[in-house]
Amino acid sequence: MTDRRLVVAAAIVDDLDRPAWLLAARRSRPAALAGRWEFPGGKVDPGEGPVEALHRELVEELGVEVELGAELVGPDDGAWVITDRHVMRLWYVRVVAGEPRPLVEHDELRWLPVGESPDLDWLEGDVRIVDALVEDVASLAR
Ligand SMILES: Nc1nc2c([nH]c(=O)n2[C@H]2C[C@H](O)[C@@H](COP(=O)(O)OP(=O)(O)OP(=O)(O)O)O2)c(=O)[nH]1
Repeated sequence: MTDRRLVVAAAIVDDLDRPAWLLAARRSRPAALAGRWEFPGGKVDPGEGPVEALHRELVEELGVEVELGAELVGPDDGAWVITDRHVMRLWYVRVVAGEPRPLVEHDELRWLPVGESPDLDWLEGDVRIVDALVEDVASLAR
């Protein structure tokens, strides 16, 4: 766990209090991951804070500025192990400036109704996170 590289990512939603829509992104590279869906984000650089890295990645990848909401805390020391080399932290975010576009790393973006477990080909490590997110959103609505 400790030697895994930290990845930060965003569950981009239409509304932080009552999310109805979630933005999923389809990877275009590397070849091994191309065509699979994920939460936009990326690796935290040395010397960079996780939240700072998340803002940087969302500007680079989608051209948007965001407001952060709650973190979706995971079971692996508060984070989510996603591969044998990466552990991810994920925050709900809302776009406050710009229109999300697949600028680099993605070739398609899709808004999904977050109430239904979205039937997309997610990266393997994301599947349980998507399930947890659907459950979390359902609990917010109760
Ligand atoms: N961004 C992101 N990466 C994920 C998710 N799920 C998952 O397994 N990963 C994996 C894919 C990659 O192996 C790794 C993140 O790498 P990345 O390629 O997004 O990082 P980066 O933007 O900093 O890219 P680079 O500068 O290293 O090329 O984590 C996810 O939901 N979002």
